[in-house]
Amino acid sequence: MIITVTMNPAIDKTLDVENFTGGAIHRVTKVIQDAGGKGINVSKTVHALGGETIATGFLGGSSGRMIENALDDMEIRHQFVHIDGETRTNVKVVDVTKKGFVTEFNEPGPTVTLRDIDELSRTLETYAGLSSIYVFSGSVPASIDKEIYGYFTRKLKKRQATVLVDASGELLTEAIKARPYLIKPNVYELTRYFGLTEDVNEETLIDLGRELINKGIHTVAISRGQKGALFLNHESIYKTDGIQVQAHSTVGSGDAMLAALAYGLDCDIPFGECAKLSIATSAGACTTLGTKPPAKELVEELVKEVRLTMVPFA
Ligand SMILES: Nc1ncnc2c1ncn2[C@@H]1O[C@H](COP(=O)(O)OP(=O)(O)OP(=O)(O)O)[C@@H](O)[C@H]1O
Ligand SMILES: O=P(O)(O)OC[C@@]1(O)O[C@H](CO)[C@@H](O)[C@@H]1O
Repeated sequence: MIITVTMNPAIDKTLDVENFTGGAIHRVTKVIQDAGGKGINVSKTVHALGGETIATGFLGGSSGRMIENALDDMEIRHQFVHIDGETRTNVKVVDVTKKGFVTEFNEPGPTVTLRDIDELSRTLETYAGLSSIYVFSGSVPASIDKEIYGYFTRKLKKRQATVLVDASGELLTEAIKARPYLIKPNVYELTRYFGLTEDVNEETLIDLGRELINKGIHTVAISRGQKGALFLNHESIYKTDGIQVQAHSTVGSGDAMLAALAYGLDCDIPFGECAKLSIATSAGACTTLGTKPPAKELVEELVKEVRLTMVPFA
């Protein structure tokens, strides 16, 4: 069972415009609303792949109710802590004249109290056990301490659970100290963690990934947008180039990748196959409107196109 934790969910409002320019008036050609936030997107994709998932985290106000209704419509189980504030709305502007070019406006999110966090903690513990896989992903509202993912990782690991984290900045730094089973940084998040700029070569990315493995993280998936990804654990390093798709919005592609990795772990899919599945799933997510997950049939087609190379240990 895959339990996703979204501490800062959002209604994703995706607007299609032509020739996006700051400071200009745009006539919106299409508007789409999705139940979003990184963990919720992971649940949507796990569900689309046929896996078992439950979405948790914090929801509030009418936006929170809309998200729960959307999850009900998709038949995705959920158990959110209801908070006093209003769940945020994030606006994504897709320039349809430039394939996949998206400008994002992400709100900070509502206040979450210590009592809300205690309630979430109790909810999470009810699912903890050897076969539970927790996914912590995305930002947290400003009222939540950046140690939160690290705190929950330690707590759930003590209950034999497997913890996956996708975060950036201080949230990621603190989570790494607790050694989650898997992390999925993109190049920006990874290089920032090491105090480097993004313009590093593949060899350096592999070295950075290995440094994290040596710190005690089992698996590191480094996503590289259109360029594909690198997958590392103690035994193997795999490299895959991205696959060509007709991208509409790349928003949520990282979540789809994480979802496939979680699903692969839950189903005991071998590491290399899991890497392929995650490339196909994330590329598939780029073709859908808004932050909708890719259909399983599309993923099954795309996976045939993924070429995996094993990188020898230096
Ligand atoms: N334009 C694209 N074409 C094909 N595949 C893509 C494209 N963009 C992203 N992907 C796939 O999605 C994966 C994740 O993308 P990326 O590295 O941008 O993650 P991310 O920064 O976490 O994404 P986000 O935060 O927008 O969800 C990539 O490794 C790749 O497999
Ligand atoms: O502000 P955060 O939590 O970092 O990111 C939030 C978000 O951009 O992430 C998802 C795409 O990955 C969207 O559904 C959502 O709006």
